[in-house]
Amino acid sequence: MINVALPKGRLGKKVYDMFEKAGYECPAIREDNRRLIFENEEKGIRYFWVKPTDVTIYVERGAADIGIAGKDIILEYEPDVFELLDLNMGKCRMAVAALKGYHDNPERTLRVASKFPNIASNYYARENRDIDIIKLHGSIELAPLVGLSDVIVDIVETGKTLKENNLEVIETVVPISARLIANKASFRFKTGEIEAIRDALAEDVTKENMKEAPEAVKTGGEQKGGRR
Ligand SMILES: Nc1ncnc2c1ncn2[C@@H]1O[C@H](COP(=O)(O)OP(=O)(O)OP(=O)(O)O)[C@@H](O)[C@H]1O
Ligand SMILES: O=P(O)(O)OC[C@H]1O[C@H](OP(=O)(O)OP(=O)(O)O)[C@H](O)[C@@H]1O
Repeated sequence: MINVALPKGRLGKKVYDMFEKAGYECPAIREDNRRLIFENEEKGIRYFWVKPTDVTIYVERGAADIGIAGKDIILEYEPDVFELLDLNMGKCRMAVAALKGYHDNPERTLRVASKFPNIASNYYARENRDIDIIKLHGSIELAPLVGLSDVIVDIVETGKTLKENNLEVIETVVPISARLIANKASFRFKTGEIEAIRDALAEDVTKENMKEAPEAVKTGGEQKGGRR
């Protein structure tokens, strides 16, 4: 039996769709209920619904053998897990943003609001910039609007939230997509089963890539969302 931590929220249904397409269906998961565990004994698969930020915790500690987490969560918490596959979905980017027309004063400590203090600190450490991190849990874009911070480090997908709040991207920190991760011991002891899931998912990812950019995929050229 393989235990899978699925992220609730914006990735959840799309991720389950991929597992279903790959042959690991569990019809009860589509029912309208509040259950958190779903099992298909015949397929040897059990799903848990987990808060997206907790997926890496379940997998790192072995409560789940595998899971799906955004690269943002992996970079932020740096869990000791294997990253097996880029699912090429849940795509967005981590970016620094500020009020339109904002001018930085490099002599001053920069006030940075973020849900991702580790990613933000690492980024500014590479830039040799002193910062004061203000950890928030949501509505990050509000911080520069009300003078709580100079800039934010946050996820940008369509750019709508920034635009509607008179903010703009200053720099992209890193592109983000959803990743299949595995517990290290599980991968050692259940290699065959986990690789079978990874390969079935990978087949679907390749098909989707072909639809998106056939020539690039065929030539191995500008393939989107490759593993980093
Ligand atoms: N516009 C977006 N905003 C946030 N995350 C996004 C976006 N687009 C794609 N993602 C990806 O989806 C993942 C899950 O996002 P979701 O908003 O469901 O979780 P969360 O941020 O933990 O939610 P919560 O609002 O409960 O804190 C993120 O970790 C990220 O990798
Ligand atoms: O570029 P966009 O398509 O506008 O998406 C980006 C926004 O979505 C996320 O917020 P979320 O909806 O998760 O809300 P919260 O973090 O404020 O709770 C993220 O933190 C940005 O605010």
